[in-house]
Formats: sequence, C-alpha cells, structure tokens
Amino acid sequence: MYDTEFLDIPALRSVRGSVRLPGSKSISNRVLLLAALCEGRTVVHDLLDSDDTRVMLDALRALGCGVQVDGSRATIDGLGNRPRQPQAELFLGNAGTAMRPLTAALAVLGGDYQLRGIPRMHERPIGDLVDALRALGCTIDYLGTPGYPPLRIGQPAVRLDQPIGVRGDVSSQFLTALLLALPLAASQPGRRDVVIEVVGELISRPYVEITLQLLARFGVQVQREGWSRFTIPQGSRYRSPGDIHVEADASSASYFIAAGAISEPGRGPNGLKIEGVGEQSIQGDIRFVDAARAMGAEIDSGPNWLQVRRGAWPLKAIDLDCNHIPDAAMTLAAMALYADGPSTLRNIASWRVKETDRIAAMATELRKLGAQVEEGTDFIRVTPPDSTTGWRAASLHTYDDHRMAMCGSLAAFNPARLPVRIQDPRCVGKTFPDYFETLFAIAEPSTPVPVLCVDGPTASGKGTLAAAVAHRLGYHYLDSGALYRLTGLAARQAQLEPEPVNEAEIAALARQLPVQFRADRVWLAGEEVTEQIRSEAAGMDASRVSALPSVREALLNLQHSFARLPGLVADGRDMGTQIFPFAPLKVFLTADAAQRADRRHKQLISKGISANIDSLRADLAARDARDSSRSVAPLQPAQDALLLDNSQLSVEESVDRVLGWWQARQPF
Ligand SMILES: Nc1ncnc2c1ncn2[C@@H]1O[C@H](COP(=O)(O)OP(=O)(O)O)[C@@H](O)[C@H]1O
Ligand SMILES: Nc1ccn([C@H]2C[C@H](O)[C@@H](COP(=O)(O)OP(=O)(O)O)O2)c(=O)n1
Repeated sequence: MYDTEFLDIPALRSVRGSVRLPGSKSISNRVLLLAALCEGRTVVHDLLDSDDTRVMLDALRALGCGVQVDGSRATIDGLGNRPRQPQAELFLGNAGTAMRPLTAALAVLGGDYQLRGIPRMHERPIGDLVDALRALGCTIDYLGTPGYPPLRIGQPAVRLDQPIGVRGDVSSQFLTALLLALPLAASQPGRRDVVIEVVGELISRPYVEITLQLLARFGVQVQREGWSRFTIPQGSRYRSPGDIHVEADASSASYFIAAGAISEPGRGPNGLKIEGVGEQSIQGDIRFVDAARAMGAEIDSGPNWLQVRRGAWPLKAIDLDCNHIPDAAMTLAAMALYADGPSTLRNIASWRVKETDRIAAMATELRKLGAQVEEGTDFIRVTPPDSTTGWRAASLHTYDDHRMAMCGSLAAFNPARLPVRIQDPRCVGKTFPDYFETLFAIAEPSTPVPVLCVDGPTASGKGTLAAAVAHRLGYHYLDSGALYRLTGLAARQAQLEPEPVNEAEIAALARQLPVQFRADRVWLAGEEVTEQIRSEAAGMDASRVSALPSVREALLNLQHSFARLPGLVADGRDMGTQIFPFAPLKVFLTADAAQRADRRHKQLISKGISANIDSLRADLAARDARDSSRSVAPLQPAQDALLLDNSQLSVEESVDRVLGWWQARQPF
C-alpha cells in the first residue's frame, strides 16, 4: 500500500496481462459476522485483508469470538447465541458493513456495548435501523447526535408479535443488518416467524440478494415476497458451512474492466484478464459488466474470470439508472471522461451518504480534469473534456474515499498524456490496499517513467537523500553503487582481482548478476550480503570494477529495469550523465571532503564496522580521484544538473530542497 502524502501516476497507455483481485468486502464482512454468530468453526478462504475487514475481525475478537488469521484464510470459532464478553467498546472505523449489522446483532443479543467510528462514520445515518430495532424492543441510545453513531446498546425485551418495519430507501444495509441479526431471535424456543416489512422503495437490491444467498449458505432460508416483505421462519438457526470461499470483489473489478475498455489496443489480441470473479457472481456490482459493454467494452467471461478489451472508441456515452450498481457506477463516471458525448448516471442519491458525498466529490474532481459536470440530488451528468485540448493535469482530492482514489487513477489514461496526482492514496486500504501496485504491474506508461537522479562523490549523502525522496514520492529506488559493490564481491568470490586483465570475465559475471533486492536487504546468489558490501574494502573494489568499460556496459540493462511505474529515484555517479540522460531532475550532491570522511566514519562505527578516520580520508581521496578521472562515465555533474552542497544542511533540509525542485517541475 502507498503510505505517501500523494501519488503521481504518469500518463498510462494500456493494460495487459492478468490481475487477481482481492476478496469482496461485502461478502467478507457478512461471512465473518455469520461465522461469528454460528456455533462451531468456520474456515473462511480468500478473505479480503483491508481496513474494513480488520475492524470487523477486531470487533469479533473483542466480543470473545475465536479468530485466527493466516494470510487470506480466517478460522472463526463462533459465539453461538451469545457473546462471551457482555461488555465491550467497539471501534468500527468507517466500515458501514461492520457498523450496521453489528448494531443489529448486538441489540438483539443484548449486553453493554458502545459502537463508534471515525468522524465521518458519525455523520452517516443509522436512525432508520435504530428505530426498527427499538420497535422490536431493543435498547439503543445515541451517544452523540440523534440518528447517528456513536451508539450504546443495552438489554432488549424482544417482541415479535408485529412485523418489523424498516426503511429501504436510504440504505439497503439497514435491511441487511436486520436479516443477518434476526435469526438470533427466531431461534429462541417458543418464538414465532420473524417478519420484516420494507417501508419505501428498496434501493441497492443486489446487496440484499448477497445477504440472502449467504444466509442460505449458513442454513437460514429467508422467504421473500417481492422486495417488500421478508420472513425468517421460526426455529431458523445459523449452521456453519464448514468452509466458505469469498469471491473477488466485483466493485474492485470495475476499475480494471474500465482500464481494459479504455486501454489502447496493444500487441496481442487478448486485452486484460481479471481473475477471481466471473459474470455469474452473486455480487450485484457484477452488472457493471453490462454498463461497460453499453459504453463499448468487449468483455468475455468464464466461471471465475473476465477478459476485457477496447471495443468502441471513443466510448459511447450512456444514460443509465444506476440504482442496481451504486458503488461500481462511480467507475462509469470516470469512463464518461472518454465518451463521445455527455453521460448521465441517474438514481444515485445513495452516493450522498457514503464515505463522502460522492456526487459532490465526483463533480468537483472531474471538473479539475477538464470535464463539465452537472449534478443534482440524485444524478450526475459528465461531459468529457475535448480529447485534444480539453484535458488538464490535476491533483485529485480523495475525501478519504477509496473509490474516489481508484476512479481518479483512470484519468491517467488521458489522450493528452498528462500525469494525475492522487492525494492520500492510502485511502484505498478500505477495500483494496494494493490497488495501485496491481495497476502498475499491468499498465504501460505512455511517456517514459519519471526518474530523479542523485549523483555525487562518496559519502556525500546520496543514498540517504535518494532513499528518503523515493519514500516520500512512493517511487522505486536504485542504489547503483550497490550493483558495482555486488560485482566487486562476485569477482572476489570467483577469485578474480578487480583489474583490467579480468575485465571480460568480471563483465560476464555482472551481466548475469544473481541479485535480489527486498526491502533494505540484498542477496547475491541466495546469500544475504547487505552488510558485507558496505565495508570500505568493498567500496574500493566497487570503484575498481566500475572503471572497467565492459562492466559498466554489462550493468546497463539491469539499471534501466529499475525504471518502473510510478517512478524511480536513482543514485550513483553517472545516473544523470549516462544511464537516465532524459531524467526530468538531476541533482549533483556534494559536501566538503572532511565532512564526508567524518560522516562515513560515524556511519561505519554505528553499524559496528571498525574504521580508522585517517585511512578513511585517504580512501575517500583515492576514490574521488579514480571515480572522477576514469575514461568511461567519470563522476561529473550533468550539464543540466542542479548542484546541492549539503555540508551545512540536515538530511531533512536536503530532502525538502530536492522535493521542492521536483514539485516545481510538475504540472499540478
Ligand atoms: N545532509 C546530511 N547531513 C549530515 N549527515 C548526512 C547528510 N546526508 C547523509 N548524511 C550521513 O552521511 C552518511 C553517508 O551517507 P550515504 O547516504 O551513505 O552517502 P553516499 O550514498 O553518498 O555514499 C550517512 O551516515 C548519512 O546519515
Ligand atoms: N553509478 C555508479 C555508482 C557507483 N559507481 C562506483 C564508484 C564508487 O566508488 C563505487 C561504490 O559506489 P557507492 O555509491 O556504493 O559508494 P559510496 O556509498 O558513495 O561510497 O561504485 C559508479 O561508478 N557508478
């Protein structure tokens, strides 16, 4: 997951290959709750790992449920009909799929519980559900604004003599919450059928369909008359299915379906394969497939996969009632940027009470990109930017809303080849923590991947600066010196002196360097050598092998391969002059020699490597001389490099200076 302040996505051209999507949030949280309410053990496979599922798991633990998570598999030892903890304070983040059903289940079970969330959760209405539960005899108090969480739940005196009325026109989650919770009431001895009557037109029916299908998997057969009356037969009991698999999230699939539909056709005819969910999915948002087809996407499907490629181009504008796909419909608003006229998405009033007011948010952000947008209480109309002159590079606000961030990323496919900035990219953690990594793995940029170069002499602080800048931008990091150090070590291991007589053999080693980088560690031929290559002797060997032209040539492709989406910060001696000559920013970093020797001394001592300051000074001078005077790619600033002498600067000041230069080159 990108934990950066913002993420700049370079202009993208196409997607190809295949993606496997994480599990559905709606299914994951429903299954977890049902498994918790059952007696006995349920093993949940392919569970989504996200903010919303984590709060649900934490809540279940707090209630005394047995929870064991191992990767995407969770083993739940259910509570049966009563929580083992009669009192608990539950923090539910911004997860509507946890807040609503847990409120209902705990209100029916009774106890002393407080349910809270982040500030936005306290602005999301829950009054209709509380009213329904109070009419049933549950005790629920508002701890803040009436009608909204936080809530306190007490002991109920459940009455089932009347049908339970619940409004269905604000959120279908209220009905889902009751359906998931009321089998608890129906299972009590002597109880009767539980009848729920929906007041008003039920919205987002497909989500209720998921609830009914999952209840059936857990042994509860709800009878329904149309979409207005639901009966849970007397004596219904949850029964664990033993093992249950979570489908991939159909709403998450929508971003990749959209990307496939707007992606320039590449080599090979097949477009993008999306694995984990097919057209027969039980999730309502899978009907996004029809809407995408109506806009021109070509989509094939099999049991658990979809295959998407561009069909009509530009996409065809649509006018669609989106009530049946409220979440995935946001993706249509992003696709509308590529349509041949204005698209209208109707019947989307529920967008206004989601993670943010999504109609207002979408209108504001699409306008920044150059679209004209009209919004009403329950519709949005998007007129795309003119494809040649209308697009703007924009920094998109994401409102702590995962779907705003994922939709925003689709603007990177713009024909004007402009990058797009996504603010607060970590908000995708709600349902799809690795969304951007997944996108970058299958996307091809339409312009070269941005590279920021930091060159300079030994111990000037290049590595420190470059790694910190990479971290702040969410970019990859290339420590090119490490490649020369590794080559020097490989030569030593092969009993080769780092001398010109051995040039051909050392170059052959460099070309096939069996190297692996993971986090801050590095392996050579399976052996971890992170510390070993940091000694001054290894630095000297590196300097010697690096003076051999064929070794430099041999390491060229490896270095280029680090320039991957979303961008790269590279440090070394010749990043700006030889390896990435087209980099938009080149920094030449220096510090005076005495300071550099002193810094290196402290650095080695702190790593427990013994060092002598006098010999370090001598080594440093020798290395400076060799690196600057060698015939190939000598250490020197690129003509267009910006010079930074950090002798008097702290690390943070250097990082801020470079980020300031970088920002000045961005179009937003
Ligand atoms: N601006 C700075 N001020 C003070 N110390 C610094 C600064 N930049 C880096 N250092 C320290 O200097 C040492 C050498 O830095 P390093 O990044 O390894 O240099 P290089 O990659 O250029 O050889 C490190 O211990 C680092 O913390
Ligand atoms: N792009 C590069 C990077 C390093 N080298 C050579 C020259 C250096 O003395 C060695 C070791 O580089 P490294 O950046 O790890 O060395 P320092 O940390 O700056 O001491 O490799 C190079 O020739 N070209």
